[in-house]
Amino acid sequence: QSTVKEATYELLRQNGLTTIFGNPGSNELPFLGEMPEDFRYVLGLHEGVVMGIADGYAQASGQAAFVNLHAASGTGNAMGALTNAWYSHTPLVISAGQQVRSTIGMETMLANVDAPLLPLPLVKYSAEPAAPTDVPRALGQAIHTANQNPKGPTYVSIPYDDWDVEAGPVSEHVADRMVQAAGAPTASQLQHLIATLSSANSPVLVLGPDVDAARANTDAVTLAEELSLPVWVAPSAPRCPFPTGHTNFRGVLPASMDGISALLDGHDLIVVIGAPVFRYHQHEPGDLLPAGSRLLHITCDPAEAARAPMGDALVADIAEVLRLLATEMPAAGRPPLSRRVIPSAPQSVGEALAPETVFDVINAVAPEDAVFVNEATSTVGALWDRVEMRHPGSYFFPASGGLGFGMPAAVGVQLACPDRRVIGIIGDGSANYGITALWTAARERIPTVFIILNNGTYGALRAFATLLECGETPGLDVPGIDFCALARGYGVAATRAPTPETLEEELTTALQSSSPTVIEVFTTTISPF
Ligand SMILES: Cc1ncc(Cn2c(C)c(CCOP(=O)(O)OP(=O)(O)O)sc2=O)c(N)n1
Ligand SMILES: [Ca+2]
Repeated sequence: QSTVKEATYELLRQNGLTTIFGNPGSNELPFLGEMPEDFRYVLGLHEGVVMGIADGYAQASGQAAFVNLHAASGTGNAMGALTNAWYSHTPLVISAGQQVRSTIGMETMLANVDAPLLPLPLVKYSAEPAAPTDVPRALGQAIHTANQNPKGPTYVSIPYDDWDVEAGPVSEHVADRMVQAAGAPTASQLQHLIATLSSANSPVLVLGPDVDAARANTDAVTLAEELSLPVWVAPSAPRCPFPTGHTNFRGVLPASMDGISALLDGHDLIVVIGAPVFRYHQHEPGDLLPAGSRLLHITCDPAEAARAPMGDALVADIAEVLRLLATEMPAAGRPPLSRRVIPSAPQSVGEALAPETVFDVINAVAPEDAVFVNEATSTVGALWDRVEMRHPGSYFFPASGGLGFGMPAAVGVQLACPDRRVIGIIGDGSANYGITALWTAARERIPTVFIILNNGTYGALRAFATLLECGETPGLDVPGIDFCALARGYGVAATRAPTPETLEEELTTALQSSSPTVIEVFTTTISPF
């Protein structure tokens, strides 16, 4: 007869969840003790870092990731990271240790009171099983819920005296289950899509993160070329769904109603695939759609379809829809488009390099299949303009803008993709939210390269303070942080690059190293608007 612990490890093994991303407390030790040989534990020094590493790992691998956190305090520390994982549809199975079952009501030390309420609304499923024998089945429900479209985080709180209880007959079936979903459009839905696209005079394609998550980028290219139409990336982009050097690529839409309508004016059909409609950020009220335009939304998420303020929507499997459109769409016969022109970089000022210059150097040195994890918030547009991204899984940004994702996710992505080089591009402000990820990178010998853009300020907030006409605003400067000293303190080699030439040398060296590196660059501050 298996124990709950043995049944749980077998369930995790059968579902490929043999890496545990975690930070332990006493509640978790009975589960972790004597961990089976075929499991790996990746320790993060703060639960936000644990979640960021797991999020990056899951998004880059395309598989769910298993997380083990400490009770309420560990879950609370993870909530910021959950805001990102929720909106990036990241499949995470989060377990949290709970006090001994019979003492929870007394609110003993480390009791996670009303545990399933704590992570809401940022998980798809949240439970504390009513009996020890239900733990394996509840974890199975968490795994299969996390993996169903729209994928997302799930949470199970487990009292630590459950583990050595006999699992009982139910658990024998739980590990063997396979849960799959269909999602192709019906023949008539497909025909309607094709007819709508064919009859449009000037259609435009807007692609979102779920196209990249479905690895459907190549089918999106085929469709764009068949229709010879411009391709934009949906605003507040957490992933890159289309090769940015393609002649049809036009950039990332601004995250404002007025900005989007102005840019798409003249297109009689706007087709949005794999993104919410839309993730506005700066509030610039305007027409939701340009005059004479209609919007067609294709999403894997019923909630995205239901809450959109305009357009028609089809909920379906993104990979299937794009595969069918790429193969069935007749050519539109329109002339081919020409590649957009990017202006040259401005002059650098003394030791502070223009971010555009930094990105031009990164673009020149990085391998053609490099992966960029970005968390420098005032230079997002400049990065998209100057750093070419060619393949699926080439770009990750916190999907809710919740900082503390960048450095941990850059570790998780590199762990998931040992054959590609991962470059974290991190603002000096953002770096502080997840900087202990450097310790995990050093200890696990994960060779992420972190480039820290140090402009001594929260640049994006300075721009927002101006946009929102806030006047003089406190709390926007972060001067005097020595990231090289901090990096070395966590065991990571670090160097400063005062010129484009030294940045080129240092980045080339770092990309050949088998251990992580921090490169600090002083930059000027630019506005994202
Ligand atoms: C967890 C968390 N805290 C605070 C913020 C607010 N915030 C902050 C603090 C930003 C500035 C980040 O500064 P940076 O140095 O990383 O990058 P830039 O200087 O390029 O803006 S952007 C932004 O939305 C946030 N998004 N997430
Ligand atoms: Ca900054």
